Amino acid sequence: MIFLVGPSGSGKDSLIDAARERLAAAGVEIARRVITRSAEAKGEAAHGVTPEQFETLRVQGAFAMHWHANGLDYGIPRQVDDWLAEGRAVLVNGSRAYLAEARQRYPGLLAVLVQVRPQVLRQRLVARGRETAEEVEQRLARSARLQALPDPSVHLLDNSTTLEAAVSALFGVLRDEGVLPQV
Ligand SMILES: Nc1ncnc2c1ncn2[C@@H]1O[C@H](COP(=O)(O)OP(=O)(O)O)[C@@H](O)[C@H]1O
Ligand SMILES: O=P(O)(O)OC[C@H]1O[C@H](OP(=O)(O)OP(=O)(O)O)[C@H](O)[C@@H]1O
Repeated sequence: MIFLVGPSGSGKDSLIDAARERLAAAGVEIARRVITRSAEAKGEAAHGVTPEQFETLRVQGAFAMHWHANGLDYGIPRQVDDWLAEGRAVLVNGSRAYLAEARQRYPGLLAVLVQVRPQVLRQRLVARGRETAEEVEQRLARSARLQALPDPSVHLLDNSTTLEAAVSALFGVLRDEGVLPQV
């Protein structure tokens, strides 16, 4: 279980997209999140549902993990447990606030924290144009709050420069941690 976390706007979705083909070629599965956000929301390879649909799925046991953040519900489909049972590596676009709980559920979890310099983060959230100015400020405030929780078991991955550099760094972590073979 590779749990990719980081502030909203740090580039988790972009990184996953940029690495998608190489991850697939390496046999790493990518979980498709279920989010109570409209399906047409920009830049989101996720399944958009209404809060009512989300609750129905949750009660049905459709999620291996789920959390609430930024006024939204996020669910990770139960399918990830089938992949793990088959011995496959699974990459999840996760949550910093949910990390401790995720680690309890998946003791071998590999946590990777995507970081960008604060001024870059603000620029990217504004440029992404998905949230209102107020929502951007709320996300920056949440990031500052969660930043105060250092965890030495988390691998830091800088995405302040190019996505290519961040993809290389991600594969470096996966090789160092034995998820992928050393080349
Ligand atoms: N290395 C990068 N260089 C330039 N822009 C980036 C980079 N990584 C992400 N972005 C842009 O920053 C914004 C936020 O990225 P996104 O992947 O949506 O972040 P997250 O999924 O962590 O919220 C997007 O508009 C994306 O295109
Ligand atoms: O506890 P946190 O680390 O703050 O994370 C809370 C949620 O916020 C992020 O999603 P967001 O709605 O921002 O989607 P995004 O990944 O597309 O930005 C992240 O992917 C988590 O699902």
